[in-house]
Amino acid sequence: MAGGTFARPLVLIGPMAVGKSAIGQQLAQQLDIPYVDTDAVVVAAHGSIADIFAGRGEHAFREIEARTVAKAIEAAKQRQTVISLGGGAVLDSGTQQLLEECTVIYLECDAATVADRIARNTARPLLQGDAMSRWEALFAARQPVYERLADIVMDVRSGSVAEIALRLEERLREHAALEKEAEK
Ligand SMILES: Nc1ncnc2c1ncn2[C@@H]1O[C@H](COP(=O)(O)OP(=O)(O)OP(=O)(O)O)[C@@H](O)[C@H]1O
Ligand SMILES: O=C(O)C1=C[C@@H](O)[C@@H](O)[C@H](O)C1
Ligand SMILES: [Mg+2]
Repeated sequence: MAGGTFARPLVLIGPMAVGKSAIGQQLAQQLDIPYVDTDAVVVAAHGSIADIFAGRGEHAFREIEARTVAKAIEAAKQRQTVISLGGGAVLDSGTQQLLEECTVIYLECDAATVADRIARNTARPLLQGDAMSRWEALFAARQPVYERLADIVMDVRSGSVAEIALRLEERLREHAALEKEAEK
């Protein structure tokens, strides 16, 4: 049923640590459709993100990331899939174009939502040093892009992963119903 209701690839975007991977995985499980985390695909093929940044630089990482995202979206057009992107993947103009064919879900939060999570995970190469002020600077720069690309904006400032995923499924059903109505 899920595949028929939400035919396009379901793509989660948003800043680092907002919950794209955790919520995406949960949503896919609920809908009983495949799940792909593009960061995990990059790591499986090329090693850790920290090592890619250190050894080959951010530019090389972005190229690998864009190719990975393109493949994931292409495959998801054949079989509906939930795809969680890395926080900066949306900066690529080719990726932005491909997202036009997807249902894009922007997970929206504030600094307080992610502060503890950022403090716990120190592996993110773009958050070395004062992690929270770096996160805030990246978020300020990217927020307009997230908002522009979003079909659905999901406030994730409260609730567990499981609660948010259920709310998101509900929003997807409403979104699909509105789209169907607009097609008539
Ligand atoms: N609503 C939530 N409540 C509690 N913990 C959460 C929630 N959402 C995510 N988390 C936890 O926060 C951490 C970061 O989440 P996750 O890895 O899903 O973020 P992300 O958006 O995929 O980040 P990145 O851009 O770095 O891939 C994980 O440990 C996850 O379990
Ligand atoms: O926000 C970003 O630019 C990043 C987020 C992570 O998901 C990884 O893709 C990587 O650490 C870069
Ligand atoms: Mg993730």
